[in-house]
Amino acid sequence: MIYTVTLNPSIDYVVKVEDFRLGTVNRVNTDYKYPGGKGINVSRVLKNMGIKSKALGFIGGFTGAYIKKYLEAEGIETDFITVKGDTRINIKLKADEETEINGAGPDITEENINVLFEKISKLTSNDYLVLAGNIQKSLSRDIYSKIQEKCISNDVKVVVDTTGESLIVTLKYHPFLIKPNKEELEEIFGVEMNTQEEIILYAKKLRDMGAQNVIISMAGEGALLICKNGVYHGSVPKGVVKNSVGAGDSLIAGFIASYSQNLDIEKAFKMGIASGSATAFSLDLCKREDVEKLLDQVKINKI
Ligand SMILES: Nc1ncnc2c1ncn2[C@@H]1O[C@H](COP(=O)(O)OP(=O)(O)OP(=O)(O)O)[C@@H](O)[C@H]1O
Ligand SMILES: O=P(O)(O)OC[C@@]1(O)O[C@H](CO)[C@@H](O)[C@@H]1O
Repeated sequence: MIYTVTLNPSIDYVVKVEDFRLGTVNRVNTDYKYPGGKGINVSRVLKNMGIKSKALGFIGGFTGAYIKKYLEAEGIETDFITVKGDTRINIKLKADEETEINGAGPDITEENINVLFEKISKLTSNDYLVLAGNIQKSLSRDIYSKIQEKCISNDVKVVVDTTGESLIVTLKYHPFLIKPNKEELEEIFGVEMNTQEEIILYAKKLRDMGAQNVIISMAGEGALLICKNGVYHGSVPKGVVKNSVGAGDSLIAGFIASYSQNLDIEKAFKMGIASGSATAFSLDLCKREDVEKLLDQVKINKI
């Protein structure tokens, strides 16, 4: 089974505003509400690809209940822990530029965390665990590595999608996959990277530090995969970007959807990129048929 953990889910409120002006009343042209948060996006894309997963994490209030209902209506199994505060609302403003305002999210108590630990400790070597997204202020920065500790002896394949120190401390437990984007890689090492060679150099350091597989996503420039077989670049298909929110999560979902079926890392990388692009070219997250249409356009080259 594939488990996704979203510590800080959100309702993503996507608003399109033509001629947006700061400091005045703006009226939306169109708006949409989706259940969001990185792990939840992974679960939704997996579902669209015909793969079962269970969404874990913390939800609260009417906003949390909305997310649970939405996911269950889509046929996604959930096992959320209910907390006291309200689940956050994240605003995704589509005007001339894309602007995001992400909420802080409710406080999580030690008791809440212990319930999550208990669920995680039951996972087995057949399971994948996706730990993705922002960590609320009330939680310690090393919460993902503490979650890893709970299932390390059970040989669970752990995927971590977070940034900075919270990511670095997970590496000692050899996560199966990490996926920083280029900007996050630059932030980790405090270095501006201008060439592919530089990006590969630093991505390799993350593998040396413990990650089994490293994907560096580079939006319209595609992605790099650093794994035990070597280094690969994947190009992206051509298309019109409609909403890139969740493109990175879709890359992860497409990768796991493929890898969990055939254990072929190159195929999984290709499927991941096609899924990321299919989401960037859609309003909501990608559907299986969108991904299949783009797959042949993704070219994987060994470097
Ligand atoms: N402009 C684009 N054109 C084609 N594909 C894109 C574009 N932007 C993103 N993608 C696809 O999505 C993947 C992930 O994108 P990106 O590097 O932006 O991830 P991210 O920063 O984690 O995204 P997010 O935080 O929005 O989910 C890329 O590798 C690519 O496959
Ligand atoms: O605040 P975080 O957890 O870093 O990011 C949350 C978020 O921006 O990530 C997803 C897209 O990747 C959205 O669904 C969600 O709103």
